Amino acid sequence: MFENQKIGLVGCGKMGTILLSGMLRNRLVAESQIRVADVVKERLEEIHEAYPDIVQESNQPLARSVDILILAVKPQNLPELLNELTEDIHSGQLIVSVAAGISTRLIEKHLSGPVRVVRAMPNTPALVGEGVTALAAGAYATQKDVETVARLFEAVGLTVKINENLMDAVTGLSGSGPGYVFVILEALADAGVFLGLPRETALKLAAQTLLGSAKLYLRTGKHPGELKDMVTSPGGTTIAGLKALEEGRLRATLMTAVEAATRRSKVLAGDE
Ligand SMILES: NC(=O)C1=CN([C@@H]2O[C@H](COP(=O)(O)OP(=O)(O)OC[C@H]3O[C@@H](n4cnc5c(N)ncnc54)[C@H](OP(=O)(O)O)[C@@H]3O)[C@@H](O)[C@H]2O)C=CC1
Ligand SMILES: O=C(O)[C@@H]1CCC=N1
Repeated sequence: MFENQKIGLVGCGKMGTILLSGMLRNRLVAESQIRVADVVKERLEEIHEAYPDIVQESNQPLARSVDILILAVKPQNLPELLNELTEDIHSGQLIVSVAAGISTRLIEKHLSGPVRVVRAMPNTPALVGEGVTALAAGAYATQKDVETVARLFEAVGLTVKINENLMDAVTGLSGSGPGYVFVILEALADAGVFLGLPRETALKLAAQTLLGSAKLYLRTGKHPGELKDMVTSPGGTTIAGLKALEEGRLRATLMTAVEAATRRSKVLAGDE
């Protein structure tokens, strides 16, 4: 599908390199089709070591020469980058931004003429092909453009298409979500260690429990409440643990966390 297309990546940090390795691992594109740029020399050196045929360029020539341009710099750096690239980006290209909070409208405003922009919000499990990415089209992008970008992100996991006004909520839930899950994973393992389990065993038990529970939900499609009831024997162990979770307001805390991250995404956008 991407034969003969050149893909550019500006910003080769955590998310940029996750995407890069996913696209290459799945043979979606060849190294020779990719151009990368980053202000940090060490990041480019690491990429060169891993993928010697990827071409490295500075931002402007890269932006001029590619069909699909992926922008993976921090939201705070994106407006300045767009100003730098205003004259280089043209209407024949497809622009993909993974920046939290930054709307397609803001990106379009920095570019000259009608440019097709698709906004994406991936997450770090993409590194092992288990990410989930939400996609939304800007004013000039077509459904076909969204499909094209979906093919790219399917290399690293699931994709969902959403209306852009929900992108901050996605950012707060699944974009930031791995951060919450790793705290939960570590806390479960800490509990095991507190009760005498070796750390490695505790981590394995906790991680497989999270993975297995998520798979059980995804494969059966049963309501999480029903799956919870399946574990919970009357007068048994699970209900004792669940009561402690309710006393600790775990549900309310998680909802507040997602809400706080969503609010932060809106702040990055300058909406609040
Ligand atoms: N990490 C995550 O889990 C997720 C991140 N995102 C989004 O992905 C984007 C990147 O995040 P992440 O990978 O974590 O960030 P990183 O800081 O790891 O990567 C960004 C890279 O871009 C470089 N950079 C900054 N300005 C420029 C520029 N003008 N030209 C070229 N390169 C530049 C940075 O250099 P320097 O370090 O000097 O700034 C850095 O190497 C963000 O917008 C974030 O919101 C989305 C979903 C999940
Ligand atoms: O923390 C952040 O801002 C980025 C966006 C979503 C996940 N990480």
